[in-house]
This record gives sequence, C-alpha cells and structure tokens, in this order.
Amino acid sequence: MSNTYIPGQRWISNPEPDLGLGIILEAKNRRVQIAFPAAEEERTYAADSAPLSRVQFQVGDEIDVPDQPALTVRSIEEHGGCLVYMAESAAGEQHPVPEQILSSVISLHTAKERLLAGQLDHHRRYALRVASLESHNRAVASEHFGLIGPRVQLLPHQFYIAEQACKREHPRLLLADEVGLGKTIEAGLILHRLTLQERVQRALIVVPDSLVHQWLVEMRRRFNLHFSVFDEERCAELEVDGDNPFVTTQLLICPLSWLLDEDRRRKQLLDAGWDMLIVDEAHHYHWQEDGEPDPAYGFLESLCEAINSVLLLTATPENTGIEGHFARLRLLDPARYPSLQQFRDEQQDYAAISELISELQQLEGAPSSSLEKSLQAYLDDDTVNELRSGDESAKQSAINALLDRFGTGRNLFRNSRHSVGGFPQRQLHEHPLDTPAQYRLLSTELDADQLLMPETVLGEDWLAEDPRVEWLEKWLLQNSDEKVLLICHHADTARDLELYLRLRRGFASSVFHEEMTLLERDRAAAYFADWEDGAQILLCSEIGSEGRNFQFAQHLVLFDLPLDADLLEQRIGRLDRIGQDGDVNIHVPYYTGTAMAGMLAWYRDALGLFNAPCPVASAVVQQFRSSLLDTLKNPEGDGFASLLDAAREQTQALEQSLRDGRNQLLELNSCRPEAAEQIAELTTPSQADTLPDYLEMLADQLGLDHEDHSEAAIILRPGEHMVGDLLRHLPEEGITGTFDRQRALSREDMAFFTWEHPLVREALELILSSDFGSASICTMQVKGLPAGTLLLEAFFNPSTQAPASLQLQRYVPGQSLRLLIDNKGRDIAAKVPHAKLNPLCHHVKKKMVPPLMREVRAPLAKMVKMAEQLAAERLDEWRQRASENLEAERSLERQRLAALVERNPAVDDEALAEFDRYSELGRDALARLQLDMVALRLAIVS
Ligand SMILES: Nc1ncnc2c1ncn2[C@@H]1O[C@H](COP(=O)(O)OP(=O)(O)OP(=O)(O)O)[C@@H](O)[C@H]1O
Repeated sequence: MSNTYIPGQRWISNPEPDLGLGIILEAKNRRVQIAFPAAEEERTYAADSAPLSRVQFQVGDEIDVPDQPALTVRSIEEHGGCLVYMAESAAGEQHPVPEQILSSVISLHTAKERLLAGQLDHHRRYALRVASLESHNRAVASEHFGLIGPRVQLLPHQFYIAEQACKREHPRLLLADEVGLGKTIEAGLILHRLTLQERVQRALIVVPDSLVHQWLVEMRRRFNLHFSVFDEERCAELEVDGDNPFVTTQLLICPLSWLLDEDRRRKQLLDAGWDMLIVDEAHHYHWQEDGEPDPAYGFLESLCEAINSVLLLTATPENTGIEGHFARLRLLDPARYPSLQQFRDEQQDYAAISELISELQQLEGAPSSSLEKSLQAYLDDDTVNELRSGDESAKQSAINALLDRFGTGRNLFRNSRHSVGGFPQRQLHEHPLDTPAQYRLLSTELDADQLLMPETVLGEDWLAEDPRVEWLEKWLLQNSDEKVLLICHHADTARDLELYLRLRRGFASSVFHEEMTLLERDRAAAYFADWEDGAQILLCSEIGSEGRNFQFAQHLVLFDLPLDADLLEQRIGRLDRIGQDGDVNIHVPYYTGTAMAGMLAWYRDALGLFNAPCPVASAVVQQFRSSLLDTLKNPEGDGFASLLDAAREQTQALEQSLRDGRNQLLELNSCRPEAAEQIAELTTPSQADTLPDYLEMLADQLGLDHEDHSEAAIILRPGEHMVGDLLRHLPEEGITGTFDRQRALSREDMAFFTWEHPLVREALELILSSDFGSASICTMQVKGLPAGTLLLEAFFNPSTQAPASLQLQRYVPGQSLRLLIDNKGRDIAAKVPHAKLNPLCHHVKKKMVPPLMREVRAPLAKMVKMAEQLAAERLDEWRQRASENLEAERSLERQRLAALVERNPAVDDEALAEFDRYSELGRDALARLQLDMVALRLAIVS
C-alpha cells in the first residue's frame, strides 16, 4: 500500500475507524495532517508512522456522495495522485466522482461480500473474530475502561480522582495530594485512560531535569506509555530543513531548564500542538499580581492557554502562600479565578459550607426550616425541596452540589495521609553534638544560612572540624545493614562529604546533585537502590529531595535543616511515601545550644513536622519568619521559648480552622470513600476473565508459540509460521506475562496481561480493523435438524462517527447484535447461543467450497438479506436506548453546569452553549448509529 500522502486523498484511521473517512489536508515536512469531517476531528501524524489506511473503491463497489442516491463504480481514473470514480446511478446516469466529495460517513460491508463471493476463513478464525469483537465491546463500554491495565495497586483515592477527572470533557486539574501519595500515578491513570479512549493522542510532560528519567520509567513500566525525551541534541538531529522537531513524536517529556534556555524551542513546542499537558512540581512557577512576570510562569501560561487538558502537580499548593495557590488555579480556569481578591473573599465562606455539609451528613429525615433556609443561600430550590423526602439520595445530591459548586472542588484534588490512612510512623532521632570553637566564635556575625550550614564557615578543613562528620561515620559503621539517604542544601557539601566517605573511609557511597548530568544522577540513584552491591548511603543536595522515590530506605539524615518548611516536607517525603514498609527514621545531627538546635525545636515543637505533614506550615512560617530569624541564635532564651509557644498555638488554630473549613471540603471532594472503594473493587478483573483462553486462541490462529510459565502466567513468542512482524508489541525473544496484578507488581520482568495491554489491544485492532475471520463456512450435525438445513450466524456491531471526547460507546450497549437465521428466515439466536455452536463446527475443505457455494448461493443471499432486514428493524430500538442513556447522563451534567454558571458570573454562558453543542453532536451521531454486519458464518447441517 502506498504511503505517499496527497491532499484530497481519502484514508481511514486504523485505531479510530469510528472517525469515518478522512481527507488529507496537508503533507509536508514529514508530517501529515488529516481531517475527519464526520467526527469534526483533525489529526497530525509523523508521516512515516501514521496509522492510516488508504481507501480505494473497486469497480462494482457502491459509493456514497452526500445528498445523492447510491452510485456504483464503473471505472477509476487517477489525477495528480487522487482518484476520480466514474460511477453510475440506479437510473443509469453517469457521474464523475472525485474522491474528495465522497461522503465522510462510511460503512464497510466486507463480511457479506466475502461470504457471497466464497472468500472464506477457517471457522476457528471466525470464532477468534467473534471473541475479539465481544471482548473489545465489553472492554470499551466498561465504566472502568482505561483504568484496568496499569501495573499499580488499586488505591481507592487515586482511582477516584482518575475517574472524576476523565468525566470532564477536558480535565484541567491541580493534583495536590500530600507528598508521596501518588500524584504521578494519578496523572498516569488519567493519561492512560484518555489515551485508550482516543481522547488524547499527543501528550507533553514538563518536569524538573532531575525527574525526567523517573517519569520516563514510571510511564513505561506502569502504564506502557512510551515517551521520548527531547533535549537540544535530539532536536537538532530531527530538525531537517527547518522542520519542527516536536511533531515527530506523540508522547514527549521535556526537562524544564532546557526549555527555559531556548526561546526558539519554546515556540516550536507550542506550535507542535498537544492534547494534554502534565507539569510536575508546579510550585516552581512563580506569579505575582503586579510587577515583572516570571518567564517560566509566562511560558506555562501560554502552554495552558493552548492545550485543552492540563494536569498540574504539586504537593505544596500553598508553598508561596495564597498567591501561589491562586496563580496555579488561574492557569487552569482563568474565568473561574479572575482576581486574587475574589479568591480571598471566597475562602471566608468555606467554614459555613463545611458546617452545612456536616449537618446534612448527620441529618435523619427532612431538614429543619432553618437548615433549609441556610441551604437556600447556596443551592437551587429543587435540590433543597427534594431533601424534604428524607431520601438518602437527595441528601447525597445536596452534599455533592455544595462540594462541587463552592470552593476549588472543580479544579483541585488533595488527599492527605490523614484521609488515606495506613502510612508509616515518623521517628525523630536527635543527635546533639559539641559545637566547634570556631563556629562559636564567629556565631554573632553569621547570618541564618551560615548558622544552619556550618560547613560554609568552618574553612577548607571543615570535614575534620565538623562533629557531624564523625557522628555520621560512626553511625554508618554501627548500622552497616541499613540504607541511608542524606540530604543537605549545597551540592558542594554533598560532594565533599561523599568523596571523603568513599575515598578516605571506604564506605560504599554515591552522590546526587544538580551539577551532575541526568544520566549520572540516574546511575547514582540506581547504585543506591541496588541491595546486593549498591551504596549504603546516597548524599543529595536539595535537588535530590524533590520527586524521587527512595522509599526502599528507612533512614534519612538531615545534615542541615532548611528555613523553608515545604522543603523539609519534600525531604521527608522521599522516604515517607507509598511503598514504604517500615518506620521512617529521621536523624538530625546538630550543635547543642545553637541555631541548629533552635531550628530542630521549631520544626518539632511549633510545626510538628517530624510527626506528620503540617498543611499550614508555610502560613505559620510566613507569619513568624522575622521573629524566628531574630531569636534563632539563642534557642535557650525566653524570646525563643515564647515564639515557639505562639507559633504552636497558631499552628493548632489554623489546623483547626482548616479542618472546619477548606480542608474538609477538599478532602470530601478529593475522595468519597464508598465510591472510591467501589471503583477499586470493580477495576479488579474477575476470576472468570476470558483473557487466558483468548490468548490461547490468538496464538493458535496467528502462529505464536504459547507456553504456560507458572500459575497465572504464560510466555508468548513469535512462532515459525507467524506472518512477518505482525504484532509490533511482540518482541522477537517473546514476552512473559501474568494475569495476576499482585504478581505483576512484584515481578517487573513480567508483563501485566489485561485487555488493555498493548499487545492485546494490537491483536484486537489487527483482527477487527481487517476482514480477518469475517466470513466462514462449516458443516455440523444437529439432532432434529434435517441434512441440508442452512443456519446463518450474523454479528452486527454498533458504530457511529463522532468526536472521541463524547465517548459515545458508553451509551451503546457493550455488545454486538447476534442473529441466527434458519432456512425459514426465523431468528433462533436466543435458543442456540454462539458458544454452543462452536464445538459442533467441522471444517470444510477448500476444494469443497466452490461446489457447495454454487448450491447454496441463492438461499444464502436471501438469508443475508433477511439478517439485514432484522437488524434494520432493531436499529431504532438500539438508537433509542443509546440516546436515552446519553440524555440521562448529560441532563444531570447540564443541571450541574447551569448551577455553576449561575453562581459564578465570571463563567459566561459560553460553557453552557458549548456543552449544549456537544450534546447535540452526540444526539446527531447516535441518531446515525449503524449496525454494521461484521461477521458471518454459514453452517450447513450434514
Ligand atoms: N497505586 C500505586 N501502586 C503502586 N505504587 C504506587 C502507587 N501509587 C504510588 N506508588 C508509588 O509510590 C511512590 C510515590 O508515588 P508518586 O511519585 O506518584 O508520588 P507523588 O505524590 O508524585 O510524590 P511527590 O510529592 O514526591 O512528587 C512511587 O514510588 C510510586 O511508584
């Protein structure tokens, strides 16, 4: 097949045949742009790997031109690479039809044509096609489609967020779970689901340099999403003749610092067009109401404006106070967050709303008139009136409406350790040390940074002078079986200390800081992770404390304490995260009676950060910062003691008000436990799952070698008779996979086989997008049926052409229509199920097919027609069921949106109009739902 693209040619998308017949808009610079008018979609692909198939009709085929009766192709001409069909109407009129004007709505009738033409497949191929069809339909119609395949534990809070996010047409969210609760996993789940639903083709991840590799690996091993990493060198290689290098890949990870250095690359990145943006550590982008805008923030703002779906990740959303929080929310929804002042004002209402939610939760029966009155200030009359019924569901809708319409619920999800539960304990180990004379002498002249990082003032020989070093050596010797992560502020400190420990003292150590290349950093992290021959200690500068996964270690040495509480939380979060099996031991070596002791007391007594994360830490630090700096030098003085008391009281008061107000709203919104548990439960494939049997059938028919590996695990390899490189996802050396999630989590060398695994999806696509097994013939003996009786089994698959974001398959029953037509034209499908027919089938030898077909052709043609008629009669019922499902869901969503629009004058009616336009598109598409005849089997009773 030619893969030279010429504007005007018609092609279909292999993975998305539902888009209808596409038309090439432009083909240059090694990319091809194609429009799918029936679905109102456009796609841009790298030309050499575009998943497109050329549509060329043959003489005798019927073709459709909008607003014209059907035409039959009589001859074909080619002009400048495009086809012109010379076609004839039923009335015998001749029409030249350039392919450009063909209808964009197509249906393929190949099963029928193949059966009647005697182009038949073995009945086992047919059985495989039917199994593929049914499994595919079931998978895509499942509420949890896209959440089953990732190799992750089913943690309810993450699945809840992923499910909620994907309900939005275009999710734009701040994922702000506390550090280590799995924001990367949540983003991966959302992306995986949207990719499988074909709503996201091109995704861009922007991360701090040190996290590039970790994202790359997490996306690949957990989600089978194969990202490319671009840097200047890679771009230069790809930039032939001024091409935009970013259009050559669909899934891209970019290190932030490189983008910030390269104006031209930023522009190219924006021009390349993306469906989804994920930004990790989003608190790095600073914003202020007045003054010079930060270039990084400005760049992020342009990306957020240009890309429909956006996920911003940060564990510390209020890192720079309420302004920082507002700054990120306005990137997601500028209309909802027009001004900082309005945002501040809104927060005043949170406690009152939270109180109302509590009252509703405790409510039994109808509400009192005073509760009704309070609710009326926030909710529409209908929602309040329904509460009078005393129904649980009315109560839940009122709670949902409050959560949804107020606060930041629509854009922000934040789970805490407190709400998720099951986290390890933090244990603080204080290590008081003598103060070096030099430090004591100088201390009155030192600033806070110098006081907290004495190595910067102890001179060149600091390693010999600093008692922390001696303490560390001793500790390492006494705990030689333990892995320890040490974090300090400066790269120089980490480097000096590591060299000393390794070269002078012989410890197995490794270092990780910002002056190393990405590759060196990843090697260092891998050396530390190796339990057999790896490092006992990894020494990181601050950069090592963000985002990385070191939960296999249980000891953290804080060589210095930062002034910024969020940084401290980030450091502890390296070990205190999902996957940590033991306690998190935090070691703080410090000089007795100095600012270092003061800082320790501040975090321990005022903020309680060594016990658990402190959500109000940055607010308290902001308030007390200058008194802290003033009194820190003398931590044993009265001034410091009263500062600690005041700060502790303030922490407690703020935490209380958070519990009463915003946090309660947030936590309720971020995870509704029952719904979340249910999602996690349903996402577990049932024991009766049919995938193992399916893969055996597949191997048999595609010529793969299939071997049992162990309990619930198999090996698939390309077999001797497999056709070429039929399956891209089947490596030459084979693939070992398990059907068991727990096993897949502990055995990363095995694939996790589900219906969403790329190999399985590829096989389904290969079979369903071709005519593989679509027409078959067999003989069978059936008691009670005379020899010569014909039975025609027909499968019709619902299809419609509409934008993927509508996800119309959710509304269509997750199965195909099966008919079994007998000689008399009756449908006896209900009496004889497909599974019962399969074992009765006998193969018909190739040479017997032509004489048999000659004999049965006439009655067979009638039976096919009858099947078509019966399917056409059922079509209305299918369309109606589908549109009822659509109306039920969309009307609820519309109600909710209308309430939001009413409450937020900043959101104009455009959102509602857009919603209505989409609903209308959905209605139209469902009114055009077709039942395509996709598989036919003729059984002849012998
Ligand atoms: N559902 C899950 N199944 C298996 N492992 C998980 C799951 N969720 C999280 N993890 C693991 O827990 C660790 C923390 O997750 P992740 O990195 O996504 O957290 P985070 O919230 O992004 O952290 P940070 O705030 O440090 O950026 C990672 O090692 C991740 O692989």
